[in-house]
Amino acid sequence: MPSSSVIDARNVSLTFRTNDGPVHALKDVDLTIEKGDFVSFIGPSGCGKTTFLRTIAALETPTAGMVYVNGQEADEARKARAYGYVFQAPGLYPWRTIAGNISLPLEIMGFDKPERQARIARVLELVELGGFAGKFPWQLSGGMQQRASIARALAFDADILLMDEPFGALDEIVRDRLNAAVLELWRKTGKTIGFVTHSIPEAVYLSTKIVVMSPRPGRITRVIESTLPAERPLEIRDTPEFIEIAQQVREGLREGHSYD
Ligand SMILES: Nc1ncnc2c1ncn2[C@@H]1O[C@H](COP(=O)(O)OP(=O)(O)OP(=O)(O)O)[C@@H](O)[C@H]1O
Repeated sequence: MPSSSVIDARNVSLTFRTNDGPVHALKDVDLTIEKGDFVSFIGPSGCGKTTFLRTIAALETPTAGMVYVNGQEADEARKARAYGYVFQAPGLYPWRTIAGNISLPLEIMGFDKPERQARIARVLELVELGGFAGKFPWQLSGGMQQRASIARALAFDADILLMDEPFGALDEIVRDRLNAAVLELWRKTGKTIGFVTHSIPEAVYLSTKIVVMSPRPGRITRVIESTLPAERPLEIRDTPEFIEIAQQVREGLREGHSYD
C-alpha cells in the first residue's frame, strides 16, 4: 500500500549488470520523506547517492523493492511531473537565452506563451536572476548558470525538487551564497527537497534530515534528524549545535568504513 509520505522507498535494491560482474548500487534501502523535508544524501563516491535520486525520479528502475512518490508508483509520478530535477552540470543550451532555456520544457508540455512568460518571470525572480532573462548562458558566471538551471527545474512548479550535487563544481564563496539562496527558496516555497552532496557542512547547513550512505553495496547507514531552526544565517555553522550535528555525520561516514 502506498503511504501518505511524499517519498517512500521500501526495501529498494538496484544491481547493475556490467562486464565486470554485478554492481550492487543500492541494497535494501528504506527511507520515508515527509512534505517540506530538506533531505541531503551524503557518502563517498559510488555509494549510490545519484542512483537513489534517479530511482526516486524513475530514471532508474529498482531490481527489487518499490518507490512511491506522492502515493503513486515512481513512474506514474514522473509522468505526472511530480518533481523538478537539477543535474550536476547546468546543461543549458548555448543558443537559447536564459528565458529560452527555461521556456523549452514548458513549450514541450504545451503551456501557451503568456503562461510561459509569467512562469519564467516568477522563477527568475525566485533565484534572483530577474534582469538576466535575455542573456545567453555564456554571458553568466558558473553560479548564475546553476541558478538558471534551478529556475528551469522550478518552472513546472512541482512540489518536489531533486538536486544532484548542483554546486559541486563551484568555489566555496559562490557555494555559500547559493546554499543560502536554496535554503531561502525552500523556506519561501515549502517544497520537499532531495539533495546530493559530498560536503558535510553543506549537508548540515541545508537539511532537516541527513542520510548517510556507504558503498559496496550502496546502503543507508544512518539518518540524522537536524535540530537546527528553519532560519539559518551562514554564521550558524560556528555554533556548537551545528558542530555537534557535523560530528554525527562524520561518525556515520566512519561507521560505514566509507573512507577506508
Ligand atoms: N548505468 C550504470 N551502469 C553500471 N554501473 C553503474 C551505473 N550507474 C552507476 N553505476 C555504479 O553504481 C555505483 C553507484 O553509483 P552512483 O553514481 O549512484 O554513486 P554516487 O554515490 O552518486 O557517486 P558520486 O559521488 O561519485 O557521484 C557505482 O559503483 C557506479 O559505478
